[in-house]
Amino acid sequence: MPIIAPSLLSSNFLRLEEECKMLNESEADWFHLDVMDGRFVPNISFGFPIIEHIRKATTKICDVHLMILEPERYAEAFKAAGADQLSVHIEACVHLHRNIQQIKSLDMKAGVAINPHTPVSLLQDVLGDIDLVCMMSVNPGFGGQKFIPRTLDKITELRRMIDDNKLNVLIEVDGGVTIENAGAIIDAGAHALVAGNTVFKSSDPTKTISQLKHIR
Ligand SMILES: O=C(CO)[C@H](O)[C@H](O)COP(=O)(O)O
Ligand SMILES: [Fe+2]
Repeated sequence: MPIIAPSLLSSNFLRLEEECKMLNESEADWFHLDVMDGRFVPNISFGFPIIEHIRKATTKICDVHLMILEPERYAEAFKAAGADQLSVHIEACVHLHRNIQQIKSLDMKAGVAINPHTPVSLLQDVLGDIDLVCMMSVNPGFGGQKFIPRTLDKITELRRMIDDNKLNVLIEVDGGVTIENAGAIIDAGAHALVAGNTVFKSSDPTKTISQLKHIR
């Protein structure tokens, strides 16, 4: 069964406490929290105060996806806000290896996110150091976009790299995940599914989470 990580980006921020309660009582595994800086991506989402509140409202894993430049300036603050795992974009890091070591030294799981145009081969020299790859299946910045089909081949290629080297790295697929394409994404080799619009815009989010959880 896949790990299910609903993205709070598509939740109702006026009803955040109820949204967290719904996720707590659902089969969701992780809370996926999308942080955008208006520089790395053309959108601004939310930051520390929201994450602190969400942290207090759940004991589930807080999976923070940073779409920001210079993430090293804020890693400590995200740890303090309650992040359990922190993913930084390979395209935003000049010293990626150093960023990964920093995240691990703060006792968080370290993730690397890659954009749709970034080849998975660029992960080769850090794959042994990380816990998670956040594979973007849309261009980062907005929820509710269409899944880019080429991602399926990238997932399979990355899964082969991980398995061939007997590594313990999870592949999380982020963007445009639906009930219709989730099975193919898992079959391609993904371990975790992020779902924003599919969960929060559905008439029964709890049921939708269960459907994703039991897709394979
Ligand atoms: O990182 C993201 C956007 O940059 C979000 O996690 C992603 O878009 C999830 O939303 P949806 O499932 O609606 O595509
Ligand atoms: Fe995300």
